[in-house]
Amino acid sequence: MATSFLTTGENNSISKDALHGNTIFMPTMLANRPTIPEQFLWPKSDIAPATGILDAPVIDLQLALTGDASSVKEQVDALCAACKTHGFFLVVNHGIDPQILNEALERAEEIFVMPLETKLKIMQKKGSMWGYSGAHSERFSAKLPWKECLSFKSDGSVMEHLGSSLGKEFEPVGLMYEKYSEAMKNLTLSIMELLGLSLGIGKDYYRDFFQDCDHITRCNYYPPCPQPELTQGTGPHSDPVALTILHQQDKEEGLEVFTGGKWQSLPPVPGALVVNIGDTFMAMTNDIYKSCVHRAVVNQHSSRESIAFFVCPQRNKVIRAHDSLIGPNGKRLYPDFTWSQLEAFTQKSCRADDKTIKNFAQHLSESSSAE
Ligand SMILES: C=C1C[C@]23C[C@H]1CC[C@H]2[C@]1(C)CCC[C@@](C)(C(=O)O)[C@H]1[C@@H]3C(=O)O
Ligand SMILES: O=C(O)CCC(=O)C(=O)O
Ligand SMILES: [Fe+2]
Repeated sequence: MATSFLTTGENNSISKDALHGNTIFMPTMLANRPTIPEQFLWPKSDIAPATGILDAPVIDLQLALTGDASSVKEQVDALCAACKTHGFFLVVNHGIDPQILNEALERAEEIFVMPLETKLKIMQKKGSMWGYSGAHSERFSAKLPWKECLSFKSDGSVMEHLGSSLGKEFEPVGLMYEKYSEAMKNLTLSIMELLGLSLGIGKDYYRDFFQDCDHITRCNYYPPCPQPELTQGTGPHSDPVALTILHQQDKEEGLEVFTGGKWQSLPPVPGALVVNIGDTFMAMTNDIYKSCVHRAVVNQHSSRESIAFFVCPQRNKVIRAHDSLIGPNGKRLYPDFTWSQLEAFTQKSCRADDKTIKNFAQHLSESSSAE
C-alpha cells in the first residue's frame, strides 16, 4: 500500500493512502494542534456531559463461585438486578495476574507512540479487524473517534502476526497478548456460569455455549485532545457482541454509560474489571438483560488507555433465547441469527452505534420477507 504524507504544519502529519485515496488520521500526531480536523466533529446530541456516577455492583467472583449459599445468592441477585437495568457490573477477585494486566497496557502504549511507518506495517486491512487502526479513518470519513486501536482476533496467532509484521523481537509481545486473551476467556466462562444461575437456567448452559467462543482483544489509546468537547473517544454505542470485559487504565476517567435518562461516568476502580452485557446476549435473554449504550470521552490534559475483550459466539452457532426466558405471550423479539451475520452487518453494512441491534433485526426480517 503506497502512502504519501501530507504535512499539516507543526511537524504533525497525516498520511494519504495513495492506492485507496484514504486520508489516515492519527490522533497521536494531531494532539498538539490547536484545533481538531473537521472529520473528528460529532453532533452536539452525542456530547452532552455526564451528570452522575453509575452505581454498578461489585461482584466478588471467588465468593460468587465458591462461597456459602447465602453469599452466592447475594452476588447472583446483585448481578441479576444490574443486568436487568443497565447491564454493567464490576468484577473483583477475578484471579487474573495484575502483572499481565499492566503489561498489556504498557506494551500497547509503546506501540501507539511508535513512528507512523511502524504502525502502518500492522495497519488493519479492509474487512479485517486484525491490527492497527488510526481513528478508523481507513473505514469512515466523518465522526471519526479520537482514538487509535490495536485489535487481535482469536482466529490466529498474535505472536506470528506481530513477529512477521514488526520483527522477531515482537514475538514475546504477541505471546503475552495470547496469554492475556486466554485468561480473559477463562474469566468469561466463570461469568457465564453466574449469568446462567442468575437467569435460573443453571451454571452450565451459557458456559457450554461459549466454551468454543470467538473473541476480539482490542487495545484503545485515547491521546489528549485540544477540543475534547467537540469529539468522542468512542462514540455512543452498544457492543454488538455477547459480553465485554474492559480493563481500563486507573489514571483517567472516560467510560460513560447512558442509563436512567442521563450519561453516568464509570470511573476506574483499581483491581476491578468492568463487564457489560452486549447485544447478542441481550437477544439470548429476549431483552430480559440489557445491552446498554455507552461511550468513551477524552480530555485535554492526558492520554487514556483501555483494553476491551469482546466475547463473540462461535460464528455459525444459532443465537436463540432459551425457551424458559420467553414470556407467557411466547413472543420472541429476535429472529434466529448467527454472530457471523451480525459481525458482517457491523463491518460491511452499518457502522456499529446505539441502534445496531434494532437495525440488524429489521435487516433480517426485511431480507427474510424478500426471499
Ligand atoms: C464487533 C465489534 C465492532 C466494534 C468492535 C466490536 C465491538 C464494539 C464495536 C465498536 C467499538 C462500537 C463503536 C463503533 C466502533 C466502530 C468503534 O468505535 O470501534 C465499533 C467496533 C468496530 O466496528 O471496529
Ligand atoms: O475505552 C472505553 O472505556 C470503552 C471502549 C468501548 O466501549 C469499546 O471499545 O467498545
Ligand atoms: Fe463498547
